[in-house]
Amino acid sequence: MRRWNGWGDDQFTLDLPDGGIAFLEARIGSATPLPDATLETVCQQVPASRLELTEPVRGIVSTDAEVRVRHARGQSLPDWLAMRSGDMGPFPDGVALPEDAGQIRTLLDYAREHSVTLIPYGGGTSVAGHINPLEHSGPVLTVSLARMNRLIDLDQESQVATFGAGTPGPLVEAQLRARGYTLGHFPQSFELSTIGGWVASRSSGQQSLRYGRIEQLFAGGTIETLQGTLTIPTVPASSAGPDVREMILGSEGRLGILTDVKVRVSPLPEREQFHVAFFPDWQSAREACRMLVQKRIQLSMLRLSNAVETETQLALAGHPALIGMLERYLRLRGTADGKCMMTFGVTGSVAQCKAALRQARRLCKEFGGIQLGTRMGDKWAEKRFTMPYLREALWQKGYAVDTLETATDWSNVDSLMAKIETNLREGLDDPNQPTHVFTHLSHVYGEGCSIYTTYVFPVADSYAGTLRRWQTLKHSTSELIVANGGTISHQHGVGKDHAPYLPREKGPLGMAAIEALQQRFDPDGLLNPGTLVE
Ligand SMILES: Cc1cc2nc3c(=O)[nH]c(=O)nc-3n(C[C@H](O)[C@H](O)[C@H](O)COP(=O)(O)OP(=O)(O)OC[C@H]3O[C@@H](n4cnc5c(N)ncnc54)[C@H](O)[C@@H]3O)c2cc1C
Repeated sequence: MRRWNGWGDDQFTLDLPDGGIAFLEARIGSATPLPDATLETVCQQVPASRLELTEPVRGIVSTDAEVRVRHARGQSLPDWLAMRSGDMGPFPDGVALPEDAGQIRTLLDYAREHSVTLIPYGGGTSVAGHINPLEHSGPVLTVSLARMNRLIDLDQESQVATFGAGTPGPLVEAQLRARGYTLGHFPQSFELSTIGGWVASRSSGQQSLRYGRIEQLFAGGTIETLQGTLTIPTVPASSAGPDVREMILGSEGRLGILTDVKVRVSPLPEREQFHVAFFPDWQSAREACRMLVQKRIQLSMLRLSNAVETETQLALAGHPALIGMLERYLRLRGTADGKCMMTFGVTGSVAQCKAALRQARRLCKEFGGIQLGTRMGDKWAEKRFTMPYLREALWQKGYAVDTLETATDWSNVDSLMAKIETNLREGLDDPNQPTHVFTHLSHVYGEGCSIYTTYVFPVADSYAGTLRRWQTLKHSTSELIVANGGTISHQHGVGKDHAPYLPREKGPLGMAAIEALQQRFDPDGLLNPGTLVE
């Protein structure tokens, strides 16, 4: 069963390897875990539902306390602290589980007639407060798309698939793979996030270099809105004015509820391999990375860890004997302290993979890269969707983990990364509150790349103190990002946590246009208020 207060399946745990805690203690000191609230105590706090349910809505809505608890928060660090402390904040008054677009229309009509707030809910994997009910609002009904989870149609000639908007990653791929296709969209939250959520929050998958972000994959679909049904037909490309698809991408549940999503799929590749190379320092690694993408070498993913992330990953990889051998080999080849690890993928026909690998190897060599073959790359692929479970293991030892991400042009990457890391390291302004900070570049483009920074810190002696540490770091770093040429989010979206920083990025006219669009679809502000636009 899904964990009610953390990530993933409660039957699965990922332990920290031997030496993992010693590594963290050496950097940020020891930590004392905070006590976890139980599901039972949290359920006892759930107030009576304020919904006046009438038929046919009554049949679609649950007001059960546990169901409401399980849909109250996402996966951000404040969400995590709320669930762990039991101080959950507001709960939805009910959770609707519609089975089709007709039932969603019924819910929209009910919301308008009874002034009920609706929060569309995909997999609830938001890390920016997208799906949390606001304090002091009227009745709130969360609309889970979980029952709309099927492949509805596959046009094999055009390679366009239609899915129910609530289909989660594993079901998207399983249903396509059974027919010889893949969507190729693999966010790290793949296990739980949904195709509708990906569109609504402009998600990016780990192999976006080959398959594109969700913006390139989203071909059209249907959105039920308070003003009627919006149908976006599929066409391969169009010069017919502004693109309605773009309006829905990143709309974060503010304009309507996606019911079916049409996506561009690809035949399953003949071959897929992930390789690892080590570079002697950041400058050579980053230049190799930029050249690989700007020379358009046909890789399917490219991820570059900076020196601290490389050191951390090797320390937390387990298998100390093997890692020791690797370190000795790299040192013999002149790559020791300050080394940076690059992971890259080749995907396609055997001939395409061979050609891309040959070109990538030649280029990496020019920048001093040492190639290690596929063994470490295979490990990365094997663990790529289970890494979020480490958060639980760290929490049990008293460490909180969060990530911050942005994207910027290549000419600004080093400067912005250094500023973000310095601010997270020094932002608490107290030597007794250290943070361990490391970064990778995960999504690369000709113009620039995303910067994805992880920070780990010991929890304070109370939940409130821990939340304050997070607020201080999150606020000052978000300010810094938008003031220094980064986007407030490359892939996690805006939600409520990033909404205060959006006006800086979009400007007054841009914000006015976004607000006017939201008003046009939802003049009474019934759909997911506070998300995207404050
Ligand atoms: C461990 C972890 C790893 C992550 N890794 C990545 C990553 O690699 N790449 C990435 O892009 N993101 C990542 N995320 C963030 C998150 O998974 C994405 O934002 C994802 O797209 C959210 O999908 P969801 O189905 O869970 O949506 P939810 O969290 O349920 O909702 C997100 C937003 O979309 C709206 N929404 C959802 N479904 C619909 C619908 N049918 N119609 C209208 N609006 C809807 C909601 O109202 C909300 O505003 C990660 C999150 C976690 C916790």
